[in-house]
Amino acid sequence: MTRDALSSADPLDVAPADSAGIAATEAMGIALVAHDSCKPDMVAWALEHREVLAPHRLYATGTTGGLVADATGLSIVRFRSGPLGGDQQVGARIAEGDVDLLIFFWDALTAQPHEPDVRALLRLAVLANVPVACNRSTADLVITSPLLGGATREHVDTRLAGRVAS
Ligand SMILES: O=C(CO)COP(=O)(O)O
Repeated sequence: MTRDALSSADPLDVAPADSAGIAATEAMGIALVAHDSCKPDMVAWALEHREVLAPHRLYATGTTGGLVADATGLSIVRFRSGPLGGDQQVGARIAEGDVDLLIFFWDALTAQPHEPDVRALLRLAVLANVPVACNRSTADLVITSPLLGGATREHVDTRLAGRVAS
């Protein structure tokens, strides 16, 4: 099923995704974020896993989302650019429980003007027990994991529920 075919349907009413290891029976929220030097890597990764990503709800910071959408044709909910609040918007989706996986290729060599936002995004992902992949090899492992969408989803839900209740 293509992403376009899903756009008018219930986003959670999706058939099992693919043969690449994802055992999800419902769409997951996957957020894509990449700093400038890492954007070519993100585009290449998204192209490589295009069919895996297609059935899911995809979110991205502005520039990353534009580049990935142009290269892959995938439908992506694009937030503001990271330095203009996009990282915080992705973080808000994590806090709402909408994100099951964060692919965040951050630049390990260059200081970012919005470093507090980057840190806040990573903090929320860790707090909610959302799997986070910060480089391509980890992203490859995570996106092909049989745990994705099953066990990870339960952990996310449990963790968030516990936080809300306390
Ligand atoms: O800055 C970013 C993440 O911190 C990414 O933002 P863009 O995708 O808009 O470049």
